[in-house]
Amino acid sequence: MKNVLLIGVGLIGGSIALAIKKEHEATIFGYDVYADNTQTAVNLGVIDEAVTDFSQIASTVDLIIIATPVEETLKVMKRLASIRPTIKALVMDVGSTKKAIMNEAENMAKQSIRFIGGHPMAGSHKTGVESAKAHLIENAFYFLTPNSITSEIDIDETKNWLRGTRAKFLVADPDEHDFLTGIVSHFPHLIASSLVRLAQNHAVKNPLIQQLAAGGFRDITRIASSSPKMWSDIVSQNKSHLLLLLNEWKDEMDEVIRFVEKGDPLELFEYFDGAKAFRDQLPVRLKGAIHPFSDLYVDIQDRVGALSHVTAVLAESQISIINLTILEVREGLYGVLRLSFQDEDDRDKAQDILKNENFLTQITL
Ligand SMILES: NC(=O)C1=CN([C@@H]2O[C@H](COP(=O)(O)OP(=O)(O)OC[C@H]3O[C@@H](n4cnc5c(N)ncnc54)[C@H](O)[C@@H]3O)[C@@H](O)[C@H]2O)C=CC1
Ligand SMILES: O=C(O)C(=O)Cc1ccc(O)cc1
Repeated sequence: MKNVLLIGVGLIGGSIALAIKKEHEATIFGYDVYADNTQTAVNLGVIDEAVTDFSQIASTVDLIIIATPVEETLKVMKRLASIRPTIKALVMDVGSTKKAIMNEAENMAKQSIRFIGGHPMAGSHKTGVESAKAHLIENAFYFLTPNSITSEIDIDETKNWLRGTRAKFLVADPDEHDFLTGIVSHFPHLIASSLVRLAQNHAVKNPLIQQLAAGGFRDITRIASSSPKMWSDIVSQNKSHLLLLLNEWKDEMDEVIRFVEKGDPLELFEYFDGAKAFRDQLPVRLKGAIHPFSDLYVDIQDRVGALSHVTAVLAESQISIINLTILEVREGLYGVLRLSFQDEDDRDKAQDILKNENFLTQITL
């Protein structure tokens, strides 16, 4: 029986704890600044025991996972490095940034503390252990960032501990990691939040904005509902890459201003067409795409009982719908229903069932 200490018992820490429990005989101890969170985690069976202080237990466990917001991770690492007797466990984190954390890991390396950086490229805008799932990271890329004292054996040990996540491991340099995730994750987050703030500013004078900001606006800004603490920490640690991207984006916007001012239909068409061509070939079902849930789009007629027909046939087959959104229904016309499922298995089963009931379904819009 192995012992694991989880520091930060939230969405990602909880999901990893569940994935470890699936594959290993391990007792999981959990520490969180909010004792309520560890209590909830015990009640949900995510961890085995709550601890209110990790200084004693850290020296005795086999694995330590830090799953706190990234600025807190730096503080936790310093604290772990000061514990005596010196920690023997393999230490890993799950933070969305890697450079600052791996710099701090070098200080731990001086005491021969084995630290491997980690970042699962999947998750959700939700937070908290209540939303943790063993399969949250399944099929997603999972960055690992070794440091100067990391051995192949440590990397194998890391992958072995995390095998229950069913993630696809990718070893990377911390700065390269921050650059890549800056482009596909951190920068889009800044843009999503700025779009919301733009609408919010207008909504002060025009309350109708709030009612109109549905559909596409909600889709493009979903991630703006994530944890503000988590994202302010990420932006602080990936400042240099993000500032470069913000300046590039300003140039891009200047270009857009020129197109719009000029109003040349061909230039405008080409701008949208170029973006569409790249967007359309991005992975959807492929392994590694950030996909919090698996979606299915169902054409549905605007008539009494159409919606309950869909939900009833899926309920009969014990398939649970995680989320349901009506994207567009105009009187007398077809609308589109977006159903979100726990995973691709459920989504594929739902698609077969709905096809048998003569519904038109598709995996992308
Ligand atoms: N949410 C997501 O989709 C993803 C998040 N991450 C990273 O995972 C880490 C955790 O994020 P989530 O699980 O989403 O957040 P969360 O808010 O669900 O969980 C974080 C937990 O850490 C606790 N915490 C905060 N400061 C602490 C401290 N000093 N000591 C002990 N516990 C502390 C909080 O009370 C909370 O329970 C972050 O570093 C984030 O960048 C990585 C991949 C995806
Ligand atoms: O909700 C989403 O779509 C996400 O993008 C989740 C996410 C948030 C932070 C990460 O570092 C990785 C993935």
